[in-house]
Amino acid sequence: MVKLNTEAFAARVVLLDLDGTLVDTAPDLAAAANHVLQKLGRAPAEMPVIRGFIGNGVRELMRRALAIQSDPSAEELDAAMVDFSQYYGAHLLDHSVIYPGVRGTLEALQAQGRELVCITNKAAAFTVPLLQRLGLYDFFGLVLSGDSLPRKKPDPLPLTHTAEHFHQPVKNCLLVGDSRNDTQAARAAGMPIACVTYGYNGDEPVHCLEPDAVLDSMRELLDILA
Ligand SMILES: O=C(O)COP(=O)(O)O
Ligand SMILES: [Mg+2]
Repeated sequence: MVKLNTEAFAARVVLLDLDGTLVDTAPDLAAAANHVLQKLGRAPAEMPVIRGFIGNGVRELMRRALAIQSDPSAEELDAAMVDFSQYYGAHLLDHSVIYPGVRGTLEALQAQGRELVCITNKAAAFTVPLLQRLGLYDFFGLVLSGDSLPRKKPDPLPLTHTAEHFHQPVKNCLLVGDSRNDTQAARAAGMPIACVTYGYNGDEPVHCLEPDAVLDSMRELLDILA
C-alpha cells in the first residue's frame, strides 16, 4: 500500500467502482463478447485484450471487440448488443468472483457507520442482479450504474450526485476505483481517490494516474481512513 496524500481520509461516504475493484468480472465479459464474435464467424479476443476494453460500459466493450476486425456501424453494434446482453445476462456469474478482502472490508466499513455506494459504468440491468446474487447489494445505500444518470464516469456527475444525496461535501467522500475513468471523475469532482492495483487499467500501472492512495488489497482501505 502506498499513501501518496498525507491526510487521513474522513470518508463518511465510500464510493466503490464495480468491475476490477469489487468483482473480477472480466472472464464472463470476455465470454459474452467472444460469444458474439464467434456467432459472426470471427476469432475470439484474448483475455488481456478484453480486460483492456472494460470500464466504459458494455456497449463500448463490444464496440472495441468488433473493431479488432473493423469498426462496426451503429446497426451492427445494436445487433451485437442484443446477443451480448442475452448471453451476459444468462452468464453473469459463471466465472466472476469477488476479490479477496472485499466482503470483510465492506462489513468493517458498514460497522464504522460509513455510507457505501457502488458507482459503475456497467448497465443497471447487469449491475443489480450481479450485486444481488453475490450478496453485496444490501451493503449499498445507493447504486449508480452507467445508465442511471445522464452522464457516466469519467464525468464527475455520479460522484457529485452521491455527495449531494448524502448531504456531504465531496472532500468527505472517497472513491475507490481501478482505472483512468475513476481518477478523472474524482479529479473533476474534487473528490479524493484510492486506486487498487489488481483491476483493469490496461498496461498502465495505477500509480501513473496519481491517485491519493494505491491499494494492493481492499483490506488496506481500512488503514487509510480516519
Ligand atoms: O465497463 C463497465 O461495464 C463497467 O466498468 P466499471 O465498473 O469499472 O465502471
Ligand atoms: Mg473498474
